[in-house]
Amino acid sequence: MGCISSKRAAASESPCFEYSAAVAYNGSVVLEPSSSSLKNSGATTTNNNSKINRSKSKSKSKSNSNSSEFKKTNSKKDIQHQDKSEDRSRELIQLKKPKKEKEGSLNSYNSHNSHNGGKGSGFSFRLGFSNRSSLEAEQVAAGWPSWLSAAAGEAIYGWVPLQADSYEKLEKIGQGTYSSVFRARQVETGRILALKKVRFDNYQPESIRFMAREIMILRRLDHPNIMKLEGIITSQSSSSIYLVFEYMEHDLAGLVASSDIKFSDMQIKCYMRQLLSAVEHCHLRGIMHRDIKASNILVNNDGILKLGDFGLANVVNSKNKQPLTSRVVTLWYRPPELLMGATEYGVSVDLWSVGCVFAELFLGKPILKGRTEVEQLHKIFKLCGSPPEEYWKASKLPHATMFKPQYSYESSLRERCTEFPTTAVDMLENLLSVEPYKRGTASSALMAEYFRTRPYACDPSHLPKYPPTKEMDAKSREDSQRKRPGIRARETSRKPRRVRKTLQESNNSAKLAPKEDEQDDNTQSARSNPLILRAKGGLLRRESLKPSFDTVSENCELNTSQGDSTLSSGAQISAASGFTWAKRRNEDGTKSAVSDGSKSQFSALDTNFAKSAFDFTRQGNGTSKIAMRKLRTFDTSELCRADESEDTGNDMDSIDEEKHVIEYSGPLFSQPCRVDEHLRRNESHIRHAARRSRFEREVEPQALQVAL
Ligand SMILES: Nc1ncnc2c1ncn2[C@@H]1O[C@H](COP(=O)(O)OP(=O)(O)OP(=O)(O)O)[C@@H](O)[C@H]1O
Repeated sequence: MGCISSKRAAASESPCFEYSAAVAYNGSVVLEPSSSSLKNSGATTTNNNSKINRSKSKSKSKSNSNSSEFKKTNSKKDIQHQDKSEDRSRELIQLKKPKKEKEGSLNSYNSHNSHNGGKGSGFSFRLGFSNRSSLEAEQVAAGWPSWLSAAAGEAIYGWVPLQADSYEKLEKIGQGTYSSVFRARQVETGRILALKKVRFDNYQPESIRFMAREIMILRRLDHPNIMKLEGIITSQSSSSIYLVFEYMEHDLAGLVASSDIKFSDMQIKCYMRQLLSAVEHCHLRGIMHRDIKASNILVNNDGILKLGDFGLANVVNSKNKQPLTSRVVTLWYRPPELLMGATEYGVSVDLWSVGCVFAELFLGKPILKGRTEVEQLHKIFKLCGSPPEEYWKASKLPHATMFKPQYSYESSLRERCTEFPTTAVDMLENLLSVEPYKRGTASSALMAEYFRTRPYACDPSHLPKYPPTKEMDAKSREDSQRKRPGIRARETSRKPRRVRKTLQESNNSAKLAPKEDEQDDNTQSARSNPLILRAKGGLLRRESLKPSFDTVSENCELNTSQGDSTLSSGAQISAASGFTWAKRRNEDGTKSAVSDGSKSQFSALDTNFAKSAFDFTRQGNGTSKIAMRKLRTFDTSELCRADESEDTGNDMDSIDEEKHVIEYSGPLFSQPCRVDEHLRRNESHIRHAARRSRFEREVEPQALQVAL
């Protein structure tokens, strides 16, 4: 009931409003997929839920009495196959809404759009249930945990959970902010799948609802270039959730970081066509992804690319202008309007990120690697040019005045991309337009000259087959290289994966200091920064580094520690999960270096960050400063390496040598017109800190040896 009432109040609150809209949309679109989407999904996936639903609708279930009860409570009229033909019977089979509901569904959606979400449009009405508790009871009877049904009944509507013991969990293959991803084998069929264990605190309905949003959005999308959610593993007694996906051998971050791989023009075109098709599908369905980056773009051995990780995705709602958070999209892929604090934006944020990925495919490394938000924006202006005076005059972006550079920058994109084909630079220039409306759409990009000139995109099946390559593998490779004696980290050929994560997380950390660094000079608010408090307490809750979605004020507090402790080694899992845990390790009999590597990276990151014990101190001019008390533990050399090719200059004079105080690069400008100077100082401070750190690491151990 809590959810219903919060939805009633949702006319003025974005999260629940959008949630409701998604449900209604879900009702009219996902539950009744178009024939084209059926075709798509049928060609590529087999939905395990559909199997279960189908078998349950055909006969009394042998094994799961809960599920048969679920079936019973929904009359035959309510449950039907999407199609009777043999082909279609393999499709996702969903519960069909009662007729009345069906007719009303679009109206319901529209009424939400027209800001009428509160009027008698409670969830139970729309889904045709007499009341919410009856839905919950049915879902629990179907095997769902009650906490999940209570907080996110909409997301699992019409599905039954998959059984954990039907899967054999293999090694860990990915580590995200909110999740760990495992390779797994379906016991019955031997099929290899990916299981994404989502971390959340199941005592916090809010965090469950965030996860539910990802599920609902995934269910709403159906395209060969978008990761299809095949089902959810959980049980009544379980406190965890695994999302089941098709297994993909690679992600683009891993491929790009591999020194053996250099994409040809036709391969890049092939990837870009698939990526843009995925993005087009999302946008046409009213979804913005808000976290497009190389590591969220998966590729399988058939050359098929799929966009994944919809954890930050949201529903576009052009009519209802609820403010959205600007703290989405990973820093290097984040468009300028978000860096300047936009809370009204649309799908064009994704096109900027697509532009960044496009350039990365050519360059073999990310194109805009800022260390802080202010530096990111500076790099953007240097590359893409700063917008004209009229833009600044008309801009309502919260931080536009602060970020306006003193002098305007000309675009240097063409000079930077001399080796790209001309048509590629033309498309890139559009995608990387500082002004969002100039970016065009995914559909217009797909029609760009670039795709119509030779060499044409190759067929995905003609793409080379690579050994499994993930962002995580790239990080592990880099780690082991770094650990080899005599090899200095800076000598590694391709580095930025781990560096990037470190950068992003530390940046985000700083940035998530609830914008006091950007908005005011109030030390009090800086002190109340949850991240700082956590760092002081020696515990960094990683989830907080990834922004919550929906509204600016919304805060998603998820607890990571549980996920880390149960999944750290990749070699064990709590018995409660019910998984058949693979005793066998890697093919060569060794323990998975990948999972270990990942764990150590994350632990190191957390500890380093916590140890560095940042502390804000107030400056007379209102500038926030961070005292880096333990500069040595903060691996700033990584920051420097990530960008050393561009760094010159030697301005060290404003570093407080005595206290190791470094001016924080956050955009606390007392005088907006001095932004350029501030940026220069910021860069030189970071360089100096990095040099100092490197010097101390290289010189001090020797000194120590001598002393011993
Ligand atoms: N279906 C899949 N098959 C193979 N690997 C996958 C699959 N899904 C995800 N991965 C791997 O796991 C990593 C993390 O997954 P994902 O991005 O979904 O998690 P996340 O917690 O949302 O991550 P992030 O914080 O980076 O956004 C991916 O970068 C990818 O390498």
